[in-house]
Amino acid sequence: MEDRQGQIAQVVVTAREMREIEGRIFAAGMPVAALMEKVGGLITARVREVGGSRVGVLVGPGHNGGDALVVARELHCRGYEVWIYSPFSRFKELTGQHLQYAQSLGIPCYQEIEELPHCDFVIDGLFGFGLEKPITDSLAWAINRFNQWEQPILSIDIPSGIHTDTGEVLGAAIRATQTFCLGLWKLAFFQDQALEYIGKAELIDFDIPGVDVQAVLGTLPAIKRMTRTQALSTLPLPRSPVTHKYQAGHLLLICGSRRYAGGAILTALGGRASGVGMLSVAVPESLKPLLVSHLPEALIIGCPETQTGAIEYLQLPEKTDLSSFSAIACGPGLTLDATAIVQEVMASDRPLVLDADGLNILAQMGTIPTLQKRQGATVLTPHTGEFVRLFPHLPDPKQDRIQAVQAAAAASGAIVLLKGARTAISHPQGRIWINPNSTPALARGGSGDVLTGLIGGLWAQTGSKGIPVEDIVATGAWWHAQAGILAAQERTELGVDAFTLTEYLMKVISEWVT
Ligand SMILES: NC(=O)C1=CN([C@@H]2O[C@H](COP(=O)(O)OP(=O)(O)OC[C@H]3O[C@@H](n4cnc5c(N)ncnc54)[C@H](O)[C@@H]3O)[C@@H](O)[C@H]2O)[C@H](O)CC1
Ligand SMILES: [K+]
Repeated sequence: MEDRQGQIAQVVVTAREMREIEGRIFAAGMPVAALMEKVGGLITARVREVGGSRVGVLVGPGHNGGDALVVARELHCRGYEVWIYSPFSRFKELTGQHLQYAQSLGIPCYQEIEELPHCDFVIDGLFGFGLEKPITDSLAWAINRFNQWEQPILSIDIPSGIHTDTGEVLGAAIRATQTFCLGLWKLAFFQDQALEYIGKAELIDFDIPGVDVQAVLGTLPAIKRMTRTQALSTLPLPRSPVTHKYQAGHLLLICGSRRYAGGAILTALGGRASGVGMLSVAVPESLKPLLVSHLPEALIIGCPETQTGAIEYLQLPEKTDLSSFSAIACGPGLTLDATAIVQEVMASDRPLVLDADGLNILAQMGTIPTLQKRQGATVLTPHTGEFVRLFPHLPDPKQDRIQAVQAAAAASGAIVLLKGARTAISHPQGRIWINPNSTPALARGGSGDVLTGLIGGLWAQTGSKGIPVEDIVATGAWWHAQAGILAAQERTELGVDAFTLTEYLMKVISEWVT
C-alpha cells in the first residue's frame, strides 16, 4: 500500500498520457460511468470536509462536467442546497444523462451567472484535461466574474481554462482556492504560471492500476515528482561507522568578491550543512579573515585579487590541485571579473556546479560550445533570467518551464536546475525531477547561494556512490525547500533570510531522520 502510494506520488503525466492510461482502463472493461461515479464519490467525501451547505456547481459539456454532476447529486442527497450553472446546450452523453437526473431531483440549473443564489462555495467542473481551445466570449466573461467572488472555489481535476501540460491560461481560467487533481498529477501543477490558479493542490487517488501507468510511461518515466522517500534514499545517511573525513567527500567552493562577501559566507554555510567531510573555500585574499570567523572548520583559501576585488586566479595550497576535490561549486558573488577561474574549473574534469556569476561568465564564453568541451559532469543552477542569458536560442521558460529545462539539458549536456516556485531539474537525456513544494519565503537574496553550497556538498559525498547526478541535485533542491517551509512555519514568510535558512537545513533533516 505504502509502496503504491509512494509510486503514484512520483508520477506526473501530460493530458495525452492521461488519456492513454484512461483508455487502457476502459478497454480492460471498467465502465466509464462506474469510474465517474467512483471519482465523484471520492471528491464528494473531500468536499464535505470543507464545510458550508449552499453550493454552486459549474458544469461543462464533457466528463469534467459529469464528475461535477455526480458531486452535485451526492451533495443534494446529503441535504446541501445545490445550484447548477451550465451555459451549454450540448453535452457528452453521460454528462447529459447526469444533468437530466440532477434536474429530475429538483436541482435548479441556470445558464446565467446572475441567476445563481448566494453560495458558501463553488465547485468548478467546466473543463478538465479535455480543454482544446481558448475560452472566449460570454464564458470567459463568466469565469472572470466567478474569480471576483469571495467564496472558495474547488476545482475538479484542474482549474477550468488552464492548459493541462503548459499551465498557461487559455483565454480565461478559474482561480481556484483548492484543486483536486484526479488519479495522477498533471504537468500543469508544476508549471509556475499555473500555481496562482491551482491554489492548494491535492491528489485524489482512484486506484489506477500501476501496470497501466507503466505501460504508457515506461518503467523509467521521464518526468517525476520529488518525494521525501526519494530524498531520504539519496542522502548520505546513515554514515558508515568506520568512515573517515576524506571518504565523506571534499568540496571546493569558489565564491565571493570584495563587493559580495556575504555570498561567499552563505555558499559556504550551505556546503557545511550538507555534512561534507572536508570543505575548502577559495575567496579573494581580503575576505579570508571574515570566512575563517564564520567557518572555523573549513579550509579558507585566500586568492590573489583583481583591482576590483574579484578572485584573479586560484592559488591552491601546496600539493593540491583541482583533482584533489570530489566536487567543485563555483559562482556566487564572483562578479564578472573572475572569468579566468571559471575557465580554469571548466577545464578540469571534476564534478562542477556553476551558479550566479559563474553562469553569467559561462554565457559570455558561449554556453553550449564551452560545455561540449568539458570532460566532467556539470550542473547549472539558473533562475529564469540567467537561463535566458545562458540559452538565448531556446524556448522561453516563461511559456513552458519543463520543456525549456529539458531542451537546455539536451543541448548543453549539463544537468540543468531551473529555479522557481516549482524548481525543475533535467538530465540531458530528458529525465526530469520536479520539486513539488516550496515557499515564497525563499524568494530572497542569498537563498540561491545556500542551494549551490548544499548541492556541491551532497555531490561531493555521494557522487562516487553511483547515484545519478540529477537525483543528488533534486535531493538538494528538496532539502533546501523543506528547510524554507519549516522556517516559514515557525517564523512567517518574512523570517526566512538566507542565513536563518542555513540553520533550518539541519533542523528539518533531523525531524525526518529521527
Ligand atoms: N482521468 C480519468 O481517467 C478520468 C477523468 N474524468 C474526468 O474527465 C475529464 C476529461 O473529460 P473530457 O470529456 O475528455 O474533457 P473535458 O470535460 O475537459 O471537456 C471536453 C469538452 O469540452 C469541449 N471544449 C473543449 N474546449 C472548449 C472550449 N474552449 N470552449 C468550449 N468547449 C470546449 C470539448 O469539445 C468537449 O466536449 C477529466 O478532466 C476528469 O475530470 C472522469 O470522470 C474520471 C476518470
Ligand atoms: K475543472
